[in-house]
Amino acid sequence: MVVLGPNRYGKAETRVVQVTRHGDAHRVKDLNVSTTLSGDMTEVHLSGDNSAVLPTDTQKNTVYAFAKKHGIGAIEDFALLLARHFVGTQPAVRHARVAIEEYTWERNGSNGHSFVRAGRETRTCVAHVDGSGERVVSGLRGLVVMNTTNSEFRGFASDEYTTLTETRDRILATEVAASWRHAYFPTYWDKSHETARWALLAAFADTYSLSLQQTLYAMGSRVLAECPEICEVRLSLPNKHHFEVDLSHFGLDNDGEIFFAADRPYGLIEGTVLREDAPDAGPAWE
Ligand SMILES: O=c1[nH]c(=O)c2[nH]c(=O)[nH]c2[nH]1
Repeated sequence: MVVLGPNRYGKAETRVVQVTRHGDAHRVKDLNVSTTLSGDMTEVHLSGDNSAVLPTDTQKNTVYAFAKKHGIGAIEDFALLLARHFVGTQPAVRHARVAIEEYTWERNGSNGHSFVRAGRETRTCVAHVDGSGERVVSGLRGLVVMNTTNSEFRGFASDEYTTLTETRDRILATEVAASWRHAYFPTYWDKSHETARWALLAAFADTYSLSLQQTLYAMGSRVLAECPEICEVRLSLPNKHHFEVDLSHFGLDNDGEIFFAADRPYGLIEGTVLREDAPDAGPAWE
């Protein structure tokens, strides 16, 4: 005897670009939207009855139609709009999850229509709408930062395999992936995102680091201090190691000037910082 377990379906990675034109002053929104629906979908799996299935093709079309009808503002607003629509209009759909990535374009030159992609930083959000309410996790990834001093790593545990030497001055570099959960929705998602991003950067710059773990906690704590609407922050920080190169073979000193930037392996430091009274997360992180 077998039974159908949890299931969901949707259209992954619908790429939508909106160009808004005010004369020659154009504005670009560039998104990657993934919609995922679940609910009363037993029959499609067991008997092939598709009557409850809103095609993934329709979900894709809805993304484009809503971009035109409602415009694309903050990605959280767009994600909630789509999720509410699917749950509100399809009787069989009990739960909608909409995940969006946003790629940022900056102006290139003095005209209003030339753009350059702004590095590899990506803004992210995931919105859930179901019978128990609405939940939003916002975030970013690809935010690459480096401190060229004010970082130590010493006093660590050791065993017969330990070769790492203690350091009182090293480069600390990472590529921040952060996501944060909201206790309540802010009035302006863009402002909230800007403040959280600023808090991450400020804490990274200001913390005299004894380990990347300690820096992670400082970064998460700063977001919670600056953003009352946020109740939980999750961080994934690869430790982008920089090794001082031994130049003594060439009769040269190396006093913290020439480094080898290794790309792998890398330490991967991950952690969550949350308020003690954070409300129940529900499906927010799924
Ligand atoms: O900040 C660090 N945390 C670690 O856990 C670790 N482990 C390591 O080898 N280097 C570092 N650096």
